[in-house]
Amino acid sequence: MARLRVESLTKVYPSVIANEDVSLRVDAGEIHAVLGENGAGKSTLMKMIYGVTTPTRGKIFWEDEEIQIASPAQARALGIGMVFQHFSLFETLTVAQNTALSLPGHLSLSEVSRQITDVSERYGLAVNPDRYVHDLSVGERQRVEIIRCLLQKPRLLIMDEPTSVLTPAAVERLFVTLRQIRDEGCAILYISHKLDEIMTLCDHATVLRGGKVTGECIPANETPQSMARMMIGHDFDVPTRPKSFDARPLLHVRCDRLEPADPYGVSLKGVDLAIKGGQVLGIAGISGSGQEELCRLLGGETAVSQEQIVFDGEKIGHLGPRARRARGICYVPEDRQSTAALGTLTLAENALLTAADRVGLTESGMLKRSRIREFAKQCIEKFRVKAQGPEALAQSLSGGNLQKFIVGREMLQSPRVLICAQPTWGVDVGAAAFIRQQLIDLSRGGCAVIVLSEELDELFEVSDEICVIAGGEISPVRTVGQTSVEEIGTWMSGLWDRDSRDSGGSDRNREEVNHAVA
Ligand SMILES: Nc1ncnc2c1ncn2[C@@H]1O[C@H](COP(=O)(O)OP(=O)(O)OP(=O)(O)O)[C@@H](O)[C@H]1O
Repeated sequence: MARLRVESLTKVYPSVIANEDVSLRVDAGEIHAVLGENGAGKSTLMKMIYGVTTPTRGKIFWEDEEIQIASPAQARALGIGMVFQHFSLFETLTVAQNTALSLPGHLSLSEVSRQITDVSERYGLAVNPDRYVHDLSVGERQRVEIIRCLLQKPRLLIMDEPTSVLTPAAVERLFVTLRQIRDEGCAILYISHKLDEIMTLCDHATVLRGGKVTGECIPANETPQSMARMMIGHDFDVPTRPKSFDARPLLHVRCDRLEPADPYGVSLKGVDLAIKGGQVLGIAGISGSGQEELCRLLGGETAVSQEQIVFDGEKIGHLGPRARRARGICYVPEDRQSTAALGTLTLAENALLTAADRVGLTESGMLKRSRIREFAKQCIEKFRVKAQGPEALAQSLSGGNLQKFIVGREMLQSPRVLICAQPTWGVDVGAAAFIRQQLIDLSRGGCAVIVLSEELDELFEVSDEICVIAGGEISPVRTVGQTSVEEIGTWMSGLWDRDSRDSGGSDRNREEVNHAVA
C-alpha cells in the first residue's frame, strides 16, 4: 500500500499547463525526489498534495483511499507536513510561540517548549524554545521550521528546496535527521536542484519536464550529469573562466563602523574593500553575517558620507540607489520575492523599476511603452525565462524563472559594477551554469562583478578573487589560486588571522585602488 499515490494529476492555469497527467507514488520509509528544471511543475504538484492549490483533474490516494485535499489544515490532519522554501516564521515571536501557532488545540507554552526540547534532542536539531526568531541564524530558522513540522508527527513530509540556505555542515545534519525519520516509517517528498544531494539522500526520483513525468530513476545508480540530462534533455556547458588581463580598480568602500538600520541587523566593522573592473570578486559567508547590510551600503540604500565610497574617481557615498544605478551600479538582491520584484506587476513593469534611467525607458518623464516591452522581452529571451511574455505577472513565474529574469534585467543594463546576491538561488543546474558564465563574461568586458553566495563551489567557479564576510567583518581578499575551499570554509566562522589582514593580495589590491582613486 502506497502512503500517497497521485494519478493523472493535472493543473491548468490560464496561460500554461503546469502539471499534465502526473502519476507518482511514494511509500512509507522512502525518500522520493522530484526533479525538474525551473518551471517543470514541481512546486505546483506539491501544492496540490498539500491542499494549497486545487487540481484541475486527477486523483489523489492516501493509503489507497481516494481523497480530496481542500486545505493545508486538512493535509495536516491527514499527517502531511510541508517545509516551504521560504520561511514562514514571525520574527518578533519566540520559537515556542511560533510553534504553538501551528499546533492544533490549546497547549500551554511550557508544554510546547517541552515538546520542542524532546524533538530537538531526539533528532539532534538543537534549538532553544525561548529564543526570539529574529535572533536566529538562517540555519536555526530552518531547524525551527523542520521541528514545527515534526511535532505534527507527519506521515508524509514534503520538503521544497530545504537546503538552499544551509551550510554544508548543516545539510549533513539535516540528512541524518531525514534518514532517521524515514527509518521510522515516514515518507518524504524532496525537491532540490542540488543533484549531488539527491544522489546521496534519495531512494527514488521522478523527473518532470514541461509539467509531465518524463522518467524515473534510482539516484544512487546515476550521476549528477545523467540526472541533469534526464531533466533538461541534453548536456549543459560547464562555465569557463578565461584569464582576466585587464583588471583595474573601480570601486573602493571604506567604512569603519556602520550600525544597521534594521534593529535585528548586523553592524559592519572595518570594511575596506577594493573592487576591480574586469574581474569577479566572490564574497562567501553564512547568511545573516552582514551580506544584506553590505549590499545596501554598496547599492545606495544606506547612504554614508560621500568619501566613504569612491567609484571611478567620484565620491558617491551620499548618493541613493537611483543615482548609483544611473552610473551603472546595478544590484540583484537576494530576496527575489519582495525586494527584487513585485509579484503583482508585469515583467515589463518590473523591468522599468530598475532599468528606467540606464536603458532609457522614459523620456521627459513619459514612459516609452514599446521600449519597456522590448527590454523585458530581451531579458526573457536572453536568459531563457519561461514566461508568457512581457505582460505576464511576476507572481505567475516559477521561483527559478523569476530569478533568471531579475538577473537578466540587471545584466542587460551594461552595468559597470554588478552586485549579485545568491545569483543562482532556486535555479536549475543548466540555468545556473548559464548565469555563472554570463557573470564571468560580463566581468571580462570591464564590469566589476561582486557575487555573494553561500555556495563555495559556485564562488570558486566564477571568482578571480575571494573573501569572506562573518559577523559584519570582511576577511583578507585572496586570489582563488591562493586559497582553498577548506580555508574559506574555516573563515566563514570568522576564524581568520586578524593580523594577516594587511598582507598578501588584499593589501596589494587596496594599495592599487588607493592610488587609482586618489
Ligand atoms: N499562480 C500561477 N498562475 C499562472 N501560472 C503559474 C502559477 N503558478 C505556477 N505557474 C506556472 O506553472 C509552471 C510550473 O511552475 P512551478 O512553480 O510548479 O515550477 P517548479 O518546477 O517548481 O519551478 P522552480 O524550480 O523554478 O521552482 C510555470 O510555467 C509557472 O509559470
